[in-house]
Amino acid sequence: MQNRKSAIGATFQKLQQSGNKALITYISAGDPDLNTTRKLVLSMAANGVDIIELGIPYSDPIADGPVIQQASLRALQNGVSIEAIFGLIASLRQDTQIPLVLMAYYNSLLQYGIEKFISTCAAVGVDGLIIPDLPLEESEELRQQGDAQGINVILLIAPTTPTERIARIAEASRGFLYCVSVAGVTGAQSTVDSGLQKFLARVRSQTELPLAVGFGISTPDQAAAIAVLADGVIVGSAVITVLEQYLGTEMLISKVGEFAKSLKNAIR
Ligand SMILES: O=P(O)(O)OC[C@@H](O)[C@@H](O)c1c[nH]c2ccccc12
Repeated sequence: MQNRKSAIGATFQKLQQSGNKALITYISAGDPDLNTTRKLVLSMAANGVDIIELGIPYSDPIADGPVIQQASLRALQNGVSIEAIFGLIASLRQDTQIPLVLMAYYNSLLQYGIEKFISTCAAVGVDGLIIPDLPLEESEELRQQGDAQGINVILLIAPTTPTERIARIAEASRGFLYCVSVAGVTGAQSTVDSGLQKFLARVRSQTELPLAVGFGISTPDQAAAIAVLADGVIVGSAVITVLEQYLGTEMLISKVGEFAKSLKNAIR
C-alpha cells in the first residue's frame, strides 16, 4: 500500500502558504481511451494543474451535463472498466504524484464492493473520492473506511444547502469541500453567479476546510474571478470540450495541456 495520507491537504496547505489557489481539472477516465487519459493526466500535471479528478464512466450519470455524459459514453463504448482504471492509476503512480480524486456514482462502488473499492483505491494511490449521489446521511460507512485507509471522501454542498447542514457536511468532508456554484448539472455557464460570493462567505463562516468551487467554470477569466473567492477552482466540461475539438488528432494532448496552463496562469 502507498503512503499518500493527506496528499490533498498538503497540496492546499502549500498553495495557501504561497498565496496561491488550486486548479482542479476533471476528465472522464477512458475518454476516448485509457492511454489518452494517461497522457492527459501527465500533460495537465506538467502544465500546473494541482489536483486531477477522474470520472468513472457510468451509464446513468444523473449529475452530469451533456459534455460529461458524452465523455462517459465515449469511454463506455471503448469498454473501460473500473479494474482497468485502477490499473491505469497504479501505473501513473510511477510517473506522477499529483493528487488524484475519483468521481464515481455510488452504484459503481456497490457493484464493486465498498470495502474492496476503498482498499484498492489505497493500494493504487487514489487520494480522494467524490460520490455525487451519496447523501451525508448514507455516507457514514464509506467515510469511516475512507478515514481508516487514508482516502479523503470529499462532500458537496450547493447554494441551496441550509447553513446548519453545511456545517455538518463540512465536518464530515475530508481534503476539501466541493462547493457547487449553481444548482443543476455540470456544464459551461456564461457568467459568474452573483450570489456566489455570499454563498462562499456563508460556507467560510462554518469551516476551515479548503473550499473548491465547481460547475460552469469555462474560461480563464471566470477561473480568475472564482479564485479570488475560494481556495480552488474545478473545471470539467470546458476541458473536455477542448478534448472533443481535437479528438483523433495528434494535437489533443498538447491542446488540453495548453488550456490547463491558461487556467492556471489566470489564477496565479
Ligand atoms: O463540468 P463543469 O461544469 O466544469 O463542473 C465540474 C464537474 O464536471 C466535475 O467536478 C464533475 C463531473 N461529474 C460530476 C458529478 C457531480 C459533481 C461533480 C462532477
